[in-house]
Amino acid sequence: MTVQAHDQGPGPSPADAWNDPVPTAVVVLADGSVLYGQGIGATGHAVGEICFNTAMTGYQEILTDPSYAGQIITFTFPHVGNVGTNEEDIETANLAAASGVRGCILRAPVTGPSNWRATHHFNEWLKRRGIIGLTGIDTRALTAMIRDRGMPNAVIAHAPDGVFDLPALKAEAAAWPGLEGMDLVPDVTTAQSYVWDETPWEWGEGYGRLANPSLHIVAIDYGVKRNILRKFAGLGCKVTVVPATTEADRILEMAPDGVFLSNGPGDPAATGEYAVPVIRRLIDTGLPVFGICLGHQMLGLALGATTKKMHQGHHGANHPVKDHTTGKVEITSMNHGFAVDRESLPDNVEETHVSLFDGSNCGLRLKDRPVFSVQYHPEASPGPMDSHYLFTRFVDLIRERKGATAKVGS
Ligand SMILES: NC(=O)CC[C@H](N)C(=O)O
Repeated sequence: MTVQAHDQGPGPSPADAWNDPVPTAVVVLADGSVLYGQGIGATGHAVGEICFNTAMTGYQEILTDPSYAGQIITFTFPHVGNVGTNEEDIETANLAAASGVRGCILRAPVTGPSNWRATHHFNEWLKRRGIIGLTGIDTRALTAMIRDRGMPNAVIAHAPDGVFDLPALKAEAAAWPGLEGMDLVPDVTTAQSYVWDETPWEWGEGYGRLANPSLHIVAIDYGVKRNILRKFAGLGCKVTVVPATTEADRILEMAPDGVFLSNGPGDPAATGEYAVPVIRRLIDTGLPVFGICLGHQMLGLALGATTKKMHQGHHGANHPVKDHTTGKVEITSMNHGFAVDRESLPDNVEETHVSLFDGSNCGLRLKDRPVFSVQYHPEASPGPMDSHYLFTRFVDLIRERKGATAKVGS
């Protein structure tokens, strides 16, 4: 489909959507309250936890981040969808998986795509990915409510004829058990191992291919994002992506130089049941290990810490994090609703990063091993201080260890 700048595309025109008296979509909270809006994207209904995301750009990346499985996102930025969508900015690595996010809640009606990279209207794209959305919601009020009371469970429903069975939707929202205790990794992890060799996007070039890898990393896929894998490939690493339940022996047979624990959805404690024993085994071998987000939380669990559910979580692209090792503050991208409890870190684990927003743990390091992790998305962090050094730090640890092993062997 070709689209023109300012083409309204399918769906209500902005003027109609603001004034249309007939709601075609609703959000029904677990407490029974109902928000009415105009439906976009897929029709039907879906249940999940509502969180707010404060990023001003990157809605396509956010809506394809598998870590949002089980969640409905309300964007605090009012204009979402206006630069359309393209085939390049998808973060989901496992395209066979169902879309992670359950729905999106927006302030303003979506205008036609105005961007040279756009290939599809946002409305069409949401439909194709099975994501239900609604516009015309007072997202400031909803966000203020979440800040006061925490992230609510809810049902989002879209029916073009405007007919809703509200009692049934209320009952479904109230009956949903919530994310605590929920392992959603099986929904998004890859079914089979594969090799990743695509490198980061560059002006005029697009994505590249890694020609001569010098290192081999195994990435355990709990819901991995493409740009994380591209970062490794860009640093000369061949990446073998393996399913979340892969045994440690199987990983060691692949002779990796290091192991990466990916981001992913759900409650880390639930996923940790099968992931933690594998991670412990890998650490015992002395291999360098690096974790991001869910990977960070599960590394924390493997090292003896505990995780807990947060009140409103961190979802956005402007979260200040202090790195104790450099003394610098980074502006980071984040998406998490659980956190490693900093009070629970054992003595042999050092806290390396802390959130300057609420003092929660954002990074750790095992003191006597090449093992570390962060709670944010270094590959997506904007701001004056570049977080990409964490990838380099991991690769440097691998090279150091390889050098040491080579010396011992020579
Ligand atoms: N981005 C992530 O990997 C999220 C981790 C975890 N599902 C959480 O919500 O805290």
